[in-house]
Amino acid sequence: MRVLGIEGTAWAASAAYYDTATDEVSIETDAYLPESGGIHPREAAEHMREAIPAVVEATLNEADGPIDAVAFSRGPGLGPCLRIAGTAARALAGSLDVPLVGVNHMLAHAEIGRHRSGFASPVCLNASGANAHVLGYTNGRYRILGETTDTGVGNALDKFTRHVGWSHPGGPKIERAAEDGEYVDLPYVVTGMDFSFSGIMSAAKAAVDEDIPVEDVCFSLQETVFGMLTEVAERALSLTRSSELVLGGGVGQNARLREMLTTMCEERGAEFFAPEAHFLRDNAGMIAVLGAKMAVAGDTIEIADSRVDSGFRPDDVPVTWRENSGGREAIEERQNDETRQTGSVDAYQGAEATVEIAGDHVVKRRRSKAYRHPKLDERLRRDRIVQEARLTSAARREGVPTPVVHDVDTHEAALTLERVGECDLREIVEPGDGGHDATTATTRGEREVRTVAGHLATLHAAGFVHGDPTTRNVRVSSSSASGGGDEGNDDMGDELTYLIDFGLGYHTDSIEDYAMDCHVFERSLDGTAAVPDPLRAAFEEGYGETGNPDVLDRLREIEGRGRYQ
Ligand SMILES: C[C@@H](O)[C@H](NC(=O)OP(=O)(O)OC[C@H]1O[C@@H](n2cnc3c(N)ncnc32)[C@H](O)[C@@H]1O)C(=O)O
Ligand SMILES: Nc1ncnc2c1ncn2[C@@H]1O[C@H](COP(=O)(O)OP(=O)(O)OP(=O)(O)O)[C@@H](O)[C@H]1O
Ligand SMILES: [Fe+2]
Repeated sequence: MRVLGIEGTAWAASAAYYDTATDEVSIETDAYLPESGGIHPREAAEHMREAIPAVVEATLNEADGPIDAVAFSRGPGLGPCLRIAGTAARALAGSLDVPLVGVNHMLAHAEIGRHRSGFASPVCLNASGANAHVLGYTNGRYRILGETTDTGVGNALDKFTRHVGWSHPGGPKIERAAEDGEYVDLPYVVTGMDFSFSGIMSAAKAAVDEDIPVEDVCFSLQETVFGMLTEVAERALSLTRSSELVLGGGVGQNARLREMLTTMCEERGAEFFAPEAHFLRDNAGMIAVLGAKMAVAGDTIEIADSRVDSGFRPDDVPVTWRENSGGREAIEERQNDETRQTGSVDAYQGAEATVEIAGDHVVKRRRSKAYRHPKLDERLRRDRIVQEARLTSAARREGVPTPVVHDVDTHEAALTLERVGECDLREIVEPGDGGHDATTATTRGEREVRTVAGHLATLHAAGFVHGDPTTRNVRVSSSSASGGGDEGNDDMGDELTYLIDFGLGYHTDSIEDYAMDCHVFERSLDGTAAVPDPLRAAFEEGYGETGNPDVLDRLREIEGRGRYQ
């Protein structure tokens, strides 16, 4: 299969030729560089109009055989650019009389890493200009495990450099300036698996305005922003129990980001792969490679259905080119033993902490992370241990079952807690490898999830959020887990469903924050449950019973929100 790929979402007017027989990719790119400021959509579209014909022609000249399909980026991206590249792709497919393939640009960023690494089912961190998210694959779809709640990571960096008067793109300039910088504190914002950049960027701009040396701010921006991305990538590895990570997107060209991800993966015994720079930044090679996989699977589109979609989300794509569960099953197989032991082993390694179980106590130590700057590391570990102790107790006072806090050691970043529950909720809801089928898992899960919803509603009514409510951070007693659904026994069920791990919680009176808390939990269901839909429904039903209806309305709004411009 020989595929011609066309990329034109924003700055890169690019064409590529890919032959599955040789696995060779040749790419021709003509970059748009704004004369001043950031990317102007109209100028970028004008660039596409001028540059696409030439890069396509150069690529066709390179091709040493007939083309079997034309693939193009359908979105996300800038509408005016997408339309021009889309028109070119349709015209070419028509004139060559070959099928057309519409590729999701963000899945192309993710799949090129999987393709080049040979990993079966990696977690993917996409760090690009207009986007920042972590993807995992389950049940025929890529799921967004965590993402930015405001701008893309590259755009955030570019806005900062514009403020200090540097030309576009800003990322490489920050990287250079950071070489001479020293650490200063900036806001660090990770909630659950999501993160945001606007607060950091305002603080960074204010810092240079207050005459803090710009290289110190650049250094600290990298430490903070990439530290957040690395933390979320690690959480995703832990949540999905994957031991493979790939990187995608233009910001992936940054050596410090790759260094952090390498260190994080080394520490947890995972494998990390970053494609070559020409496959990280926008390029048509990744479009041609994914386009070929889709074409082989028969996933082509009619010209009439090939409209571009500037808000095209990666989780909107039914994945046709991967075996439905191959990769994930392989991973589960490998890690089955570890899973089965979770309730009984005496030491447990979470994403952040080591949990040692000693009789009816557990000692939780937030480990130092070698990928993080030592000052940032110390600050995060201390703040989180204090916050975890406070909110674990506060939740208990509100009647939500949590472990009793026996001791707090801020120097060691250690907590001694009561040991609670017999397994994590994820073991109840995940695909049936523990002797239960998907239906049983769903029924048991629904009851637990409804209880969790009630607990979150209670926390929110008391004015705080959990911050990281995942199926890993709910402990369930086996008597509750295996009960026959005795509706008359609700109180007992409540007592046996505990929330743990409050380190990312905080006080807030914002409906948005409460809804995000719910969103984080629902997404963790999507990422871990065998059959997520009935569990989501049970969650919303449960929250509706005692919670504020405005939070559920906001939750639906969040779910419908496309975050790409
Ligand atoms: C939708 C699509 O148009 C968009 N593509 C995109 O943003 O281009 P990409 O090539 O993936 O990333 C460009 C970004 O990557 C940043 N960048 C490039 N080199 C960098 C470096 N060494 N360090 C940090 N950032 C860097 C640039 O500053 C710019 O913000 C996307 O994937 O979000
Ligand atoms: N009080 C407790 N009683 C029983 N088990 C516990 C307790 N606290 C933690 N655990 C077990 O240890 C695991 C990790 O704990 P915790 O979530 O607090 O750490 P973490 O490093 O933040 O993990 P993650 O990031 O994966 O959520 C839990 O999923 C649970 O299985
Ligand atoms: Fe991109």
